[in-house]
Amino acid sequence: MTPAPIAVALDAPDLETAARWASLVTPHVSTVKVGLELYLRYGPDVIASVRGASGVQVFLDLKLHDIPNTVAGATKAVARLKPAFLTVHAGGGAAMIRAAVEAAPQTRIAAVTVLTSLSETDLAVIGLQGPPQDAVRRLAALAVGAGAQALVCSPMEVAAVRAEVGEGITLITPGVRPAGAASQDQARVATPERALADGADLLVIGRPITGSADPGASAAAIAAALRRTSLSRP
Ligand SMILES: O=c1ccn([C@@H]2O[C@H](COP(=O)(O)O)[C@@H](O)[C@H]2O)c(=O)[nH]1
Repeated sequence: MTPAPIAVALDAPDLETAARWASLVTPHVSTVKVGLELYLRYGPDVIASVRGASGVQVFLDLKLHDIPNTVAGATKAVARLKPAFLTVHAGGGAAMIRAAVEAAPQTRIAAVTVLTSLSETDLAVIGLQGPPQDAVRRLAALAVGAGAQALVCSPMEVAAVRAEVGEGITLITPGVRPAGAASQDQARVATPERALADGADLLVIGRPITGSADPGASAAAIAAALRRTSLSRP
């Protein structure tokens, strides 16, 4: 069976736990995601540990955000690990995004538009008035114009982003919660089924899977639900 378009966020306290989660979920999902917690604690070796024998696709979520020269250097440094995706913050501007794209021709640079943990009220406090969708669309267009091949947005905006950037750009959505699951620190959330139906290509799901008693079974259940949804679509 084809693995579901899910990136499981391996936000684990230690490498053994992350590698165990990765081996439990990889029969069911296409991707595992390494973020700041794991990478800053263990460094580049973490990639081989979670990739394991399965060779699953790795998404390196470092959210780089600095001047273009520094981001280019950092991108080159991690490109040798061959992640399928590397994140940068779209708010770093066009020159910074372009620097990352040019530094890693084999890696898809994914620009994070507006963090899914931020609500409309949070955005107003940092000077971004109006619906989050407005800022997300603006940053999405800027990032694609600068060469980003993928975008990170909330599932609540994914349809609007797709309309803005068209086909051919990979849309990645964190802030995904199965029906009834707690949103925790995520502010802009939707279900996996909704995210996929609205045009997401890859769903990032962490704690609803890794915080469950059986991460393998939870990943399999979400993957099966997504399969049913796509089969029922005309
Ligand atoms: O806007 C963003 C960008 C990245 N993330 C990351 O995704 C996962 C989500 O984990 P959950 O446990 O499913 O909430 C996490 O690693 C974040 O760093 C995001 O949530 N929002």
